[in-house]
Amino acid sequence: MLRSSLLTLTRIGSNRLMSTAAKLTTVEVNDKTGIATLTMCRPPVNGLNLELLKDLSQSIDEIESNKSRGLILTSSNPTIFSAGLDILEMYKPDKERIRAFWTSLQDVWLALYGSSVPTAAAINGHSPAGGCLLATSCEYRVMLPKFTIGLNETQLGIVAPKWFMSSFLSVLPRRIAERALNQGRMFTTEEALQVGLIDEVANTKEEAIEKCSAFIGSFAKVNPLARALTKQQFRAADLQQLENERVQDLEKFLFFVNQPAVQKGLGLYLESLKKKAKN
Ligand SMILES: CCCCC/C=C\C/C=C\C=C\CC(=O)SCCNC(=O)CCNC(=O)[C@H](O)C(C)(C)COP(=O)(O)OP(=O)(O)OC[C@H]1O[C@@H](n2cnc3c(N)ncnc32)[C@H](O)[C@@H]1OP(=O)(O)O
Repeated sequence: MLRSSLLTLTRIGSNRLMSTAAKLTTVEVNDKTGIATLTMCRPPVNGLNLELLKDLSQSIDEIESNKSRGLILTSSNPTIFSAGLDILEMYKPDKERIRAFWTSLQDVWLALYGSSVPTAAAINGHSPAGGCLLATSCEYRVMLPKFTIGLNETQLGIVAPKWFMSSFLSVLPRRIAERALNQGRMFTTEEALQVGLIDEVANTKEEAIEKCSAFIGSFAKVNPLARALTKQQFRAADLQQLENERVQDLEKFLFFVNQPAVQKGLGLYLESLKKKAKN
């Protein structure tokens, strides 16, 4: 398979490390537990661009087909889980590339939210917008203190699509989810724990991974097929909705993102991020 030819396989202690040629993600399988840790490593902020999304898709497929016992998603950056979608993909976009970009984001969501293996996110840094989408697509979340997480799209003048809302709603009560989305609210770790957006707090990345592993280990005595089919039944309606509306969803996104007012807003937001970075 093409994917195999892109992979290098290294052994670190009892762990197998698979990394893509471009190294935007690595997959490390713990030989003792059989759990795969999928790490995003795209400096400076794990912005989800086309290449990172394609890598994520390939890595998730790899983990599914290797029959790993579970998947833990994390980041190699010590303060940022993911800054969400790379705004440069949406600002003054290239026509073909932006189509591939959104389609890849749909692929990642379908693969992660619909994954047959147990999934958990070790959120070791800030996790706005698309970062929060990835985290809420997993079944369990452990976050480090003093970071933020949330769907802040309305703060940027953009609208979170229905399937972003589905992930959010699979974690939060409807009333809290609706208000947070309308406000574009970012939750601190402590607030996220209080509302149930995350499940646990850990003091270090290692501890977060241990807690994620313990969650995945809690299924050890459950029949894997029964567990996977039960999870998929819970998520089937959300997944089917995007499968049915993929093309319309892409066209809606393209129409929306190409509006002059949206482009202006994205330009100003990028400028403000760059100014902040200089100060
Ligand atoms: C009904 C119809 C519906 C149809 C659907 C329509 C539209 C939906 C469309 C889009 C949905 C989008 C979801 C998203 O994910 S949008 C992205 C949202 N992300 C953010 O708002 C995060 C912004 N970033 C930050 O808050 C901080 O950078 C962060 C807290 C992550 C890190 O802070 P830190 O201080 O460590 O680092 P910075 O100095 O701020 O940044 C370093 C460097 O990185 C650049 N950068 C940061 N975030 C992004 C990004 N998301 N995209 C691109 N670039 C980013 C930043 O500009 C700095 O660059 P430089 O100055 O060093 O060049």
